[in-house]
Amino acid sequence: MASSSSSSSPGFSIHTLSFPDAPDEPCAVLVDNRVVPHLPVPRSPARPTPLGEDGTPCFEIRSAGPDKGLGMFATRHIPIGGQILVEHPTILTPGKVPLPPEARTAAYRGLSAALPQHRRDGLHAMANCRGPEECTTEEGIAWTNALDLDLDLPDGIETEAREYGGVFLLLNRANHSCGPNAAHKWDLASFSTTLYALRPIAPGEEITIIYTDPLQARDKRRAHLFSHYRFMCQCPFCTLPPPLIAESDAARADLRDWRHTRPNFPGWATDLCRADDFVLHSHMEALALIEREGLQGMASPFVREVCLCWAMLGEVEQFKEWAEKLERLSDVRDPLMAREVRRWLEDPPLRLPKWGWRKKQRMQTRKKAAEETPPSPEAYYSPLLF
Ligand SMILES: C[S@@+](CC[C@H](N)C(=O)[O-])C[C@H]1O[C@@H](n2cnc3c(N)ncnc32)[C@H](O)[C@@H]1O
Repeated sequence: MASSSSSSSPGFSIHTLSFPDAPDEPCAVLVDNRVVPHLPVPRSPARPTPLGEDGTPCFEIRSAGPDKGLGMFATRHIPIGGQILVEHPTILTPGKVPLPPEARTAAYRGLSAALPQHRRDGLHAMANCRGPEECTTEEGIAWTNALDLDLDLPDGIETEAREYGGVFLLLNRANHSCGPNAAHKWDLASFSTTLYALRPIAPGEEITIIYTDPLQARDKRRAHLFSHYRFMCQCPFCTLPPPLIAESDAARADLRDWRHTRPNFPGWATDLCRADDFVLHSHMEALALIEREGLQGMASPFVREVCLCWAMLGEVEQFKEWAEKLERLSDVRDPLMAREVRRWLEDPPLRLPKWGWRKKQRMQTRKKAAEETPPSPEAYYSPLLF
């Protein structure tokens, strides 16, 4: 990636980054000068967006209805964990630009001016939920679209200079749902974000992501979305009949605290007094709620522990079924986990150190009990009371 400084405002400067895998698609960066020496250099090219047999991606951008503007729609079946799109950002802006209005306007104008014409046109066609009385077009576009990107800045850099957001010409066409069917994962090494499916997506279905904390109650989610993005969420979870909204709010609150209030795997794993399905039962309940609320993005830790439960119980078939699910869920989000799961699957009893531990312990306890001489029936009752 080449980095060149093109102009600057006090305390901030503008750089353009170009990528070896997409030399015509540079990214313009507005950056706090304290961060300039730490601007990352990608170590690897981005993975290409997967194409189908006909050479087209698995999505299209088209109208999502009168109140939603454009949206992203599946053009063919996308499996769980399937990659939808891999993209570099067009602009990168700080979370806060504490400059006086004129300098701020100049900084944002300079940012779009640093792009080649076709990228600038693309940027200016993005949604902007802010009016001209509030900010420049470029800043409004950043507010409406920017996704948090972690630049892995060193600890010494102050908090207000650490937060950056990127605008993506395609990915940012994905609208919001409180039960999204897709999520995105930033990769600093290639300076790209991958959009992937959280559950199977049918052809024609809208591809949605989450813009707010999905575990908040519906009114709080809606208030946040309205104040930040200026729309009243009409997703299927926000438009349930009132009694079902109360149920959905309760389920989400339950899920938020689940791991602190319900049976936990590490405790169960060493405690033979607990039933063998103590954690399995509770995690299945959580996964059913996750499914009902469309929150598959938070399933992985539960699925991982379900796998480990089956491993400790030495149940090969159930273990494999859940490990395959975990592999699909982790493929983009946590490639190290996906690799580990693939290793588990090669030979579960050999690869998982605690394989069948609970089963063995139970068998030993039973064997020991059987070896002990049973007490005589008289020990249990006395035929005569006096
Ligand atoms: C990041 S953009 C999403 C793409 C946008 N629809 C477009 O035409 O480019 C965010 C804006 O899209 C609209 N939007 C996103 N999700 C929505 C939803 N669930 N309901 C209504 N409008 C939505 C809002 O206007 C929001 O400010």
